[in-house]
Parts: sequence; C-alpha cells; structure tokens
Amino acid sequence: MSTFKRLLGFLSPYKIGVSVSFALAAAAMVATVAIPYLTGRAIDTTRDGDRSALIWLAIGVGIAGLLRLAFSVGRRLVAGRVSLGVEYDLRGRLYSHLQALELGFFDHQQTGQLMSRVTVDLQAVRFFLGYGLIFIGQALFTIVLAGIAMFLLEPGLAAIALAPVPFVVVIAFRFGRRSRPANQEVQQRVAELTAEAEENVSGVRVVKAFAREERQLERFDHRVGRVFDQAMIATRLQAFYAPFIGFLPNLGLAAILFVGGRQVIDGTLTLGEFTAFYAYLLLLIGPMRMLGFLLGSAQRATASGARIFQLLDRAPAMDVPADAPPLPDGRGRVELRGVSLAFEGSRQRALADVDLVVEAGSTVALVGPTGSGKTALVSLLPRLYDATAGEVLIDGANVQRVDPRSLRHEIAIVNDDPFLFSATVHDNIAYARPDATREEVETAARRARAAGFVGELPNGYDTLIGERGLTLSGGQRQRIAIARALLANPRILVLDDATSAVDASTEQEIKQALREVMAGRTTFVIAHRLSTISLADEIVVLDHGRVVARGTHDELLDSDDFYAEVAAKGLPDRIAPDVPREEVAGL
Ligand SMILES: Nc1ncnc2c1ncn2[C@@H]1O[C@H](COP(=O)(O)OP(=O)(O)OP(=O)(O)O)[C@@H](O)[C@H]1O
Repeated sequence: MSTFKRLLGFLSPYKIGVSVSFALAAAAMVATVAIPYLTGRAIDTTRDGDRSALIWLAIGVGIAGLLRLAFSVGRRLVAGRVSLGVEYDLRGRLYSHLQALELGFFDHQQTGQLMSRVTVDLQAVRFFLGYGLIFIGQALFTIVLAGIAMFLLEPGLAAIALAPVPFVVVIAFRFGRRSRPANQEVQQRVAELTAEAEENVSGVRVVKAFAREERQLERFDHRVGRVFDQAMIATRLQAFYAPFIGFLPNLGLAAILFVGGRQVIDGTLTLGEFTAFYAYLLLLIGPMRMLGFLLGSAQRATASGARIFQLLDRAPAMDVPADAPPLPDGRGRVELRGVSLAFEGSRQRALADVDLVVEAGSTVALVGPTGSGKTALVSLLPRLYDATAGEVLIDGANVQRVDPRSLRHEIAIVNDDPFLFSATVHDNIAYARPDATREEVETAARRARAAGFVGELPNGYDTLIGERGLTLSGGQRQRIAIARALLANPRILVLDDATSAVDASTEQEIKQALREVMAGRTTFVIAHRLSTISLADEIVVLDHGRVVARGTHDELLDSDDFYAEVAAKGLPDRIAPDVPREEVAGL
C-alpha cells in the first residue's frame, strides 16, 4: 500500500470529523461563490437605478459573508480537532511501539533520529491530515464551483478563462514528483541534525573536558549546512513552481479583460455579468496559488509518513507467546544450557556454549577481562537480549516462554552508570514499586548506604535530581540505584560493577548491607575489585564468552592461572600471599 494511502488510514477514526469539515468547507465555498454573482447583479441594478433591489443585494452579500465566516470558523474548529486527534493517536502509537521494541533495536539507533521522527515528522503528517487535505479539497471545490458558475454565466468566456487549468494540473503533478525526494532528503538531514544536537548535549561533559567546543561547533555547522543546502533545493523548487502555478490563471485574466471587455462594449455582455465573471476568475487564483503550497505540504507529509512507517513497520524481534504464564514460584535458581549469544551486526559471539547452574540463594561472581561477556551473560536473565542458541532457565522455566513482565519483576540489575530520572529521590528509589511507603524507601536507602547523603540534600527524599542525576556524584547515583533495586525485592539481584564509583570505605559499608539483602536471593556480582568478588560463594571466570574456570577464590587462585592473572592484573587491591582473604575483603 502506498505511504499516502496508509497516511489516510490515520483518519479512519475521524470519519465524521473529516466529513463535517469537508461539508463545512463546501458550504463556505458556496457562500463565497455567491458573492461575485450578487456583486454582478448589484452592478447591473446600479445601471438600472433600482434602489430597493440594491439594498437586498447588499444584504445578500452581507449574509453570504456572514455564512462564510460561520462555516469557516466551524470548519477550523472541527479540522483542528481532527488534526490534534491524529497527532495524539500517532504519538501514542509511536511511543507504545518504541516501548515494545527489544533493547537490541536501540543499540543501533541514534536517539536524535528517533526524536526527530516523533516530533518533526509527526508534525508534518498531522498538519497535512488535519488541514492540508481539507484545504486541497476546498481549493478543488472552489475551482469546480467557480468554473460551473462561469460556464452558466457565459460558456465562451468560461472556456477561455479556464484554458490554463489543465496546464496547472500538469505542472502541479510535475512539482509533486520532483519535490517528494527533495523533501524526503530534507527530513532525513533534519533528523541527522537532531541526532547531532542530542549527542552534543548528552556529551557536554566530554566536550568541555577536552575543550572540543570548536570541533563540535564545526560538526554542527556542517550538519546545519547540509540541512540548509537541501532545504534550498526544496525551496527553489517551491519558489519556481508555486508562483508559476499561481501565474497561469493571470493569463486567463488578461484574456477575459480583452475578450469580455469587447463584449461589454459591443453590448453582448452586461457590465454586471462581466464584473461577476472577473470576480470568479479572481476567486480561482487564490486556490490555484495555494494548490502549489498544499501539494508541497502533501509531499512533506508523505516523506515524513514514510519515515514514521519505517519505525512502525519494524516488528518487535522478541517473541512472547500470547498466553505466556508468569514466572513460576521459586527462589531464583538459574541455569544456562549451551547458551550462545551473537549481538546483531557482530561477527563474534559474545557468549559461546555456556553451561552454568547457579543454585537458588547463592552468590556468584563473574570475573574476566573486559569484553569477556559478563554483562552479556546477565542481560540474558531478564531477557534484555535473547540467546542465539541454548536455553536460559529460571526456577525451571525457560525465560522465553514466560511473561516478560513477571520475569523482569523478579530480577533487578544495578550497573556502573545507572540512569536516574528527573524526579525526586523518593520517586527514583520507588521506581519499580511506585506504591512503596516513605518508610520502605528510607529502609532501602539505609541498606544501600544512601540515607546519609540523602538526608543532607536540601529537601531530603523530596529533592529533585536533575537529568541523569547530574547533581549527584557517580557514587551517590550508584547508591540510589542499589536502593531502587533493593526496594524491588527481586528474586535475583545483579550487581554489574555496581559499586565501582564508591570509595573503598563506603563500599565496605554497602557490602555489609548487601550481605543482609543477598541472603535468600540469588545474586550475580560483576566486579573488578577483589573485595567485592569475595562476597561470592562461587566465582565463574569468563574469557572470550566462554566459561574457563569456576570455583572458590582459593581454589581458583591455586588451580587456575588465568584467574590468578586476572586477580593480579585486573584487581586494584592485589593481595599479598600471606594476607587472609577475609581481611582483604574487609569481611
Ligand atoms: N549491545 C551490543 N551490541 C553489540 N555488541 C555488543 C553489545 N554489548 C556488548 N557487545 C560486545 O559483546 C562482547 C561482550 O561484552 P560485555 O559487555 O558482556 O563484556 P564485559 O565482560 O561485561 O566487559 P566489561 O568488563 O568491560 O564490562 C564485547 O565484545 C562487546 O563489544
């Protein structure tokens, strides 16, 4: 189905509104078309010296004007509602579609590109569907009505006056064909520009830190220039075609002045008829001029529509069975059977044939060099990604066959750079459980060792924290995120470098607290500090996506050279051989 037809589909819930708009537009045009007729009659009446008829004709013009006003106001109100309704629906559809898409989709998208679709493109579509389409209808209706009126008045003159219309139609179509690709490219470049702006703002810290403002400005300028150049191409097309379309009827005007004027002189046409005729022709020029602009907006809407459909047509890649049951009860036993994971667009497997059983309630540390697949492994548990091969089971249920909401309810992940919303501390901690009481929030914060600094914030738990929690330090953000995870009371807790930004003594404190909260739930710890790793009952060593060793810290130090090397090189608090592990770990 063509993009245009699909766009019209968005109007289907508003059939009544659209019909009423068209009917009101038509009624307004009938009133408009009546005015030249009445004016012509009035002029002839002046010649005949009929004063009383003149009054009635003047009243008639006034009434026609008022009707036109009333119909136009009504049409704008109804059409405005349709337009905003389409915008409302489209926003909702786009947003819920984005929510339904799997995480992997977002890995390959620039935020600005998505933003641009839900703002710039959506505006173009809603303007056209709400207003443009009706204006086009109104313009065509005016042309037809005025044409009929002219033929009724004087067919010969009408034929001359309307002679340019076929040319207008041909040129308008040519314009449409040429401007569509030009507009599509403009929209694409605007999206690139939005993406660039978005990156500049999000990356402002790096930009400032490296004093690269000028380079960013240059890049931005380049993008702005690209938009400018392409928009100029579209503007040139518009600048040539739109006035040209408006110019053609002027030829008719000149011809009518010449031919019609002679007929008046010869006495075969009254002055009134001639004036009416002339007024009809003037009436035609407006819509014809508008037609060029409106067709341009139709092209923009189609270009934007194509970009919106690209997004809507991207089906979620993560299958969820229709009647997926919730995760069965259990205490969080995790089993990976022959699991492999290859990220989209990546040739190497991030995980390769991993077999792993983590008993309920135990704590396992994942250790391995950077890029060895630790984060990849834990992201399979809540189905942030799907294993390419093998099965991930939680309490005996394959994660791909249970309801993802109930699954994710039972797993909380804290990572090294947690995202906090622009909301109060309370709301951020209670994100997974908005109904949590202040007392519960405070308990979670205490356990995460966040209560201390939250108490010092200007409004305590009601302090608004800025976008991405910029007003908080990295370590503070991590502690809020730990509190958020604890309040969710999950069956499985994943701490992915979750304490990397807190100082050693705070980490000790958090650890003491974590020992309490880890009791009774399965915990995965990814950490580079030996002190954190030592919290684990068991350590799993990963390398290049494979499990290369597992055991306790002592076992591995003795038996596994790789772990010994990772421990020695990768961990800052390298242990002296004679210091007991508990001491190093601060337990
Ligand atoms: N979303 C993604 N898309 C494509 N490739 C990815 C994605 N996430 C990770 N990778 C790749 O998968 C491999 C494993 O990454 P992973 O994040 O699991 O490593 P890690 O062991 O957690 O590393 P680190 O200790 O640095 O956090 C890496 O080669 C990485 O480049």
